[in-house]
Amino acid sequence: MWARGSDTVDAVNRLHENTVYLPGYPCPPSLRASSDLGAVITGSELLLMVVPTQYIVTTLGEAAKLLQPHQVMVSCSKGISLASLETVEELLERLVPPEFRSRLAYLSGPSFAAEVAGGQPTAVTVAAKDDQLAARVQALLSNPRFRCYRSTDVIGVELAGALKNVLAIACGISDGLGFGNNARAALITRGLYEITKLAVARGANPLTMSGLAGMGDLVLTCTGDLSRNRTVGLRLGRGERLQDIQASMGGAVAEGVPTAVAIRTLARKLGVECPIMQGIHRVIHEGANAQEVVTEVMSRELKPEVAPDIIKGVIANGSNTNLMEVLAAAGPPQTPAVAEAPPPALKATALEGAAATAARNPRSILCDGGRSGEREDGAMRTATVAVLAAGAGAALGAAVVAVSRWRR
Ligand SMILES: NC(=O)C1=CN([C@@H]2O[C@H](COP(=O)(O)OP(=O)(O)OC[C@H]3O[C@@H](n4cnc5c(N)ncnc54)[C@H](O)[C@@H]3O)[C@@H](O)[C@H]2O)C=CC1
Ligand SMILES: O=C(CO)COP(=O)(O)O
Repeated sequence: MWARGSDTVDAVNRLHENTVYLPGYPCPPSLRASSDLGAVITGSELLLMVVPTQYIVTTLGEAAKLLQPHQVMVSCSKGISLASLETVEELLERLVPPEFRSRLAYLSGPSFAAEVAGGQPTAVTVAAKDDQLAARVQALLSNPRFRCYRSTDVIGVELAGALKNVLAIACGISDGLGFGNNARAALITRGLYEITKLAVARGANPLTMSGLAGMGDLVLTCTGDLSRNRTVGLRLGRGERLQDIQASMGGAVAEGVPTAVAIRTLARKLGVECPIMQGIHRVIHEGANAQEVVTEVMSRELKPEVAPDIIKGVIANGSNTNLMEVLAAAGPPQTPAVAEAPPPALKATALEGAAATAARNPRSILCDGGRSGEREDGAMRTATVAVLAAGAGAALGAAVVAVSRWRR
């Protein structure tokens, strides 16, 4: 193992424990640490590269030229370069000798280091452009406690792993502000949509986003308190300053902090709308008030859940023929009902229809009285809202009514 600091090298060699970055988890006695990068690179067949993204170029630098085609390098870093907006794949392909490019693989997925070190069951994705290389790394790294799946969608796996860190900060902020489970679930879901849009725009397979590197790692880091990114968000939400939080982390990294900057620029370049990620950038890097950003993001123009241009992107980039056929047959998504609110003249008819439906179902409750609508040429066009609900779901209806009153 190569380590930058002599204290880490000493701790691993003498105490057989990484007391600096992973205390409490013994290392195998056969593991030797060294700060001689050249010697570690030339003496190994399979190299795991786990340097934080912003330091890859300065750390690997000239040593990358030592890599030989009989070796394999697997990157486990999750980020985007702030300096160049490159993914780790693009950084490494630039640094290594041309004949080594086909020897690069990427490991990503829900895998807190402490749980892996503690032997907890873990599943991850190993991606390489060459399926045979991915299969070889998969076989080498898998064991009954660590199961690797393989993929050839390198850009998808890379972007999913990098972008989930920004969303983990967002979920931390939400929880730190005292928002509830609904807010966290909305952030995860709409965040995954933003990740998917960006990744598809870069040529990723959309199905990768529902896999271990996408949904898997997103759920882990947005909900698991072992996440450094989520912890940074929690502390921000409770009112601490980013500089103070980072200064107290003992050198540990939260990749989402620089990735939030990189992704804002990348999203603009790709022309992809990412309101949540942009909002997070404003909170952590521009000092915006998190409560106000949440209100702004929630009050944006109402829109379909899935934009028609995403469907086109899926069709262009998806490798699953069946999915493409299904999506093509489905056509563009329907505009949500609120945009189709009936004009005032239809008010009575809409209410009568709802009441008739309620009468047919003895378990339903008709909660009337709210009015909702959309703003049109400066005037509010309204329609009666009738909420049909049974049990706890009725509370949702009440909330919808309250929101529509507030909007007016
Ligand atoms: N810790 C985890 O659970 C997981 C981390 N990763 C990824 O692994 C990568 C590394 O993260 P961790 O090992 O967790 O880091 P860490 O937060 O445990 O430790 C910080 C690391 O950054 C290095 N570092 C600090 N300043 C540096 C500099 N100027 N130049 C070079 N290196 C410097 C330190 O030597 C140390 O190795 C990140 O991209 C992270 O997203 C991926 C999966 C799981
Ligand atoms: O990527 C991780 C687990 O899969 C680690 O997340 P954090 O960097 O937020 O701790």
